[in-house]
Amino acid sequence: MVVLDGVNKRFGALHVLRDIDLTVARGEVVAVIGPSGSGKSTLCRTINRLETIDSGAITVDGRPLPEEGRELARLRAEVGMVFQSFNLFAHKTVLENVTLGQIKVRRTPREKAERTARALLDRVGVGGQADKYPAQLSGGQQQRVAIARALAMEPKVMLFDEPTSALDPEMVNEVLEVMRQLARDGMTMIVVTHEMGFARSAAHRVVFMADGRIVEQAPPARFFGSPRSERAKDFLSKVLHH
Ligand SMILES: Nc1ncnc2c1ncn2[C@@H]1O[C@H](COP(=O)(O)OP(=O)(O)OP(=O)(O)O)[C@@H](O)[C@H]1O
Repeated sequence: MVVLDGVNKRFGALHVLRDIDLTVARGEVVAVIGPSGSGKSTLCRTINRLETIDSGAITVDGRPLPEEGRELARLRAEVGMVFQSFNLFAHKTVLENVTLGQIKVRRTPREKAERTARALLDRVGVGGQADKYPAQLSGGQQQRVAIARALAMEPKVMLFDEPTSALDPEMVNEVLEVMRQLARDGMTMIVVTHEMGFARSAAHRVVFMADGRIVEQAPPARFFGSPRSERAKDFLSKVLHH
């Protein structure tokens, strides 16, 4: 469903992604973890073309990434993305934030878009906030709205780039719980995260990156139980407290 084949990416002299091969199956939940600066966000951003690649190929459902224009807008709709910093439109209500893509990109009639949006806002637990503006919501609520907004486009895959890193600790779980539910519903998900508990309990596979490479990948029980590479052992000894 999502396939990266020999992907390389440089920022000037910095070789950020090195020969990345990764296949994510339909319904699979992949947690991408690793030290800061290892290329996790960049990997995520290449999949919906927020970053171009220097070599290699990326396909979603067998189709290569379009260069630009309407095709790119369609791809971005198919590949939902949730960022660290919610990125909601401040001057639009919660409901408008969720309906905007459906109306503009999908050409869905407003009434239908609003019905879908309200159902999605209910699903992520912020149904009562539809007429508020983002600034009136907590960070956790805003991030759940951002998830609903991505879901409104009926994506084939959801990318999460450190979705809880900007949240106060007490709001982390409410967002992770929405993500867990999505995973249980069978959504294909690629999740860049520092939340080892989530990677351990919700992911089907952990992809460990260091210095732009996928160093190791395995089901969470194997990865956390007996990491094979020195890099992974070192990383886990720093991030796990026991
Ligand atoms: N637009 C850019 N221009 C130049 N360098 C960049 C750009 N984006 C990222 N980098 C660099 O590429 C490297 C990988 O960054 P990336 O954000 O992908 O890492 P990461 O593993 O997600 O890190 P973190 O966990 O800290 O978010 C870093 O050294 C970063 O400074």
